[in-house]
Amino acid sequence: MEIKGKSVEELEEVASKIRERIIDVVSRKGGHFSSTLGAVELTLGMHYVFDVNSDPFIFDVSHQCYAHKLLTNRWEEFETIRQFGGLCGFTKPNESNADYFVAGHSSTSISLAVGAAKSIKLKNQDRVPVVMIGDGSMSAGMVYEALNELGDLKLPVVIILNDNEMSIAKPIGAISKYLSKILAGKFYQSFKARVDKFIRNNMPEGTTYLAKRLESSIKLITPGILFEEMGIDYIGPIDGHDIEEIIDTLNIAKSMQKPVIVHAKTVKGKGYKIAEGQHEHWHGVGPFNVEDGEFIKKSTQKSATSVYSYSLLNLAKKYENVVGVTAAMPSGTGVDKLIEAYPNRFWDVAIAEQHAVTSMAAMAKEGFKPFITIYSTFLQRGFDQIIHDVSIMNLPVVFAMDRAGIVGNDGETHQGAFDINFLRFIPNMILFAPRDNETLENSLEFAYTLSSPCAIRYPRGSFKELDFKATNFELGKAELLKDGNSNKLFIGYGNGVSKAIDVEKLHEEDIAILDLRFIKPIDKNILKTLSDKYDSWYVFSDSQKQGGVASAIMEALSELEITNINIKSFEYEDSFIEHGDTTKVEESLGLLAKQLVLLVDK
Ligand SMILES: Cc1ncc(C[n+]2csc(CCOP(=O)(O)OP(=O)(O)O)c2C)c(N)n1
Ligand SMILES: CC(=O)[C@@H](O)[C@H](O)COP(=O)(O)O
Ligand SMILES: [Mg+2]
Repeated sequence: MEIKGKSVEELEEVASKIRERIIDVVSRKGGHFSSTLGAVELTLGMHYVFDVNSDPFIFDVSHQCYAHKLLTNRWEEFETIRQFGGLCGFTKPNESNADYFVAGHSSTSISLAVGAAKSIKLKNQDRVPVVMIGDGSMSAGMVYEALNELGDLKLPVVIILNDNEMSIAKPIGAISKYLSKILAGKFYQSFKARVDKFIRNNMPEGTTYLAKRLESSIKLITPGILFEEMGIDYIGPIDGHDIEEIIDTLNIAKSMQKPVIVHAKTVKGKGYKIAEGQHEHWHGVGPFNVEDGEFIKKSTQKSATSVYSYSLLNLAKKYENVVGVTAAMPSGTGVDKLIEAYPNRFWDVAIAEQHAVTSMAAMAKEGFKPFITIYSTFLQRGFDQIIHDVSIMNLPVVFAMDRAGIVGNDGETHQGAFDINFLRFIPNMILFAPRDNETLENSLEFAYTLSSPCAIRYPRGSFKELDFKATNFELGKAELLKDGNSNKLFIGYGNGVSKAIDVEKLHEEDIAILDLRFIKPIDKNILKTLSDKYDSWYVFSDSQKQGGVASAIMEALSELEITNINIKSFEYEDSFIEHGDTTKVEESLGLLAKQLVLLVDK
């Protein structure tokens, strides 16, 4: 849709049509909602002032990019947003050239802009990277790595700081407080008050002249001093819903040919009254009634997250040394309940996974039992810290990884596919997994007893109810759930156990089923025993094949010098997994029970 040259009134008309489209489609199909509604005018401003066919448009996380997609020839296709085979809910270059880069994990945008700006300079091109980043995403360290270099190189980049004073939940930390002070116009007052107090308390009488001089120079203190001191010009705060002000400001920023932050105040959920403001549950939504904002599909099953949250509450009640963190996902991980109950022992550290891991390592050294509750995909952000700050010192930190396996509509950037693979090779790490809600509860009790780092994993949504009674965990011990009278053995890990059970029910033979329970240390004794009876093994796990569960089993067999076993893995193949409803995605990968059973020898 061409918007350059349109009047402010016409642009406001476009803004309301965009909001109508977003509200209509997301209310029927679900998706990210309040972020993208709040970014409509800023997005229009980007497209009005910059050239999407030439200037890199870089959205941080990019969950707020729906207006951008609607403005770049995807109006009709928007009906398919986040659906299998449809538009991605984040920016994706192979979907449209208007999408500069893949995103989904936060706080990468300014580094991308620095790389783009360096390239533009080397190619001597007349292009300016323009970034949209939220206030929540400003809490991640990677942003300051980028600002540090950008402020030094002074490359032309325009950064729109979309400040709605919300992350998913209420924003956490000093950066957010600083930005909010600016928005509220309190920064200058509080700064001046502190200077006045200093003068009164420290300057001898009769220095009012000096005080006046100082006060007049204080006026030079812009609210954006944090950025100015880093070599980044600051403009703002502006009204992030006033199209005319946005366009004027972005034109100025673009003309400065240097790094500039435009600080825009917006309302998260703008344009849909019920969602406007600080409402965590309007961040990512399922289908809802537009009239009253009532959510339609409320699943009745107990989610693994709620079982985890409740179990951790019990553990924290029982043991005073249990502490923990979430990295800006309080309700998504269920840690909000722990923060509420024990505000001195549980924290939301903001989008700061690296800091989450290392700060909890120190608490483990101090004798506490930290539970880092984190989506599998976001733990990737703290990988080195797991090795360097937790495992080398063999500290008893628990990594509770939610959203393990296929997560569904978030797609490639969010699949919990790799945690087993990137944790398995770390010395001292213990990897084990519950197979249902009851064993999830047991897994926390067991994790508490361990004096080494450990990681458990559980799926988005719910485990399946299983007919097998939950048993307690014993270090390095697998559990044979049922014997069989064929030569086959199904080995399940975590959520893969229920898949193994489903496939066994569909197969005409009576097949043995093993819940592996531990990947590290793996139960070599039972593998040796079972190798005498079964020589055709099938592995079920919601995780990547390369270096995953079947690899671990094969390594164990080779150490045992057992060579007569044929192993087939039903783990994920070596490619990124697209977005869509989980069942549809699994079907596309041939991972439904009715598909897998056809791959089991008769
Ligand atoms: C590394 C990482 N951690 C956590 C998340 C989950 N997450 C997605 S959006 C978001 C909040 C972003 O807040 P903000 O940048 O202010 O954007 P807003 O939704 O307010 O527009 C978080 C924590 C993520 N995408 N990436
Ligand atoms: C954009 C982002 O990273 C989060 O909003 C994420 O989509 C939440 O995932 P869940 O819906 O699984 O909590
Ligand atoms: Mg925000």
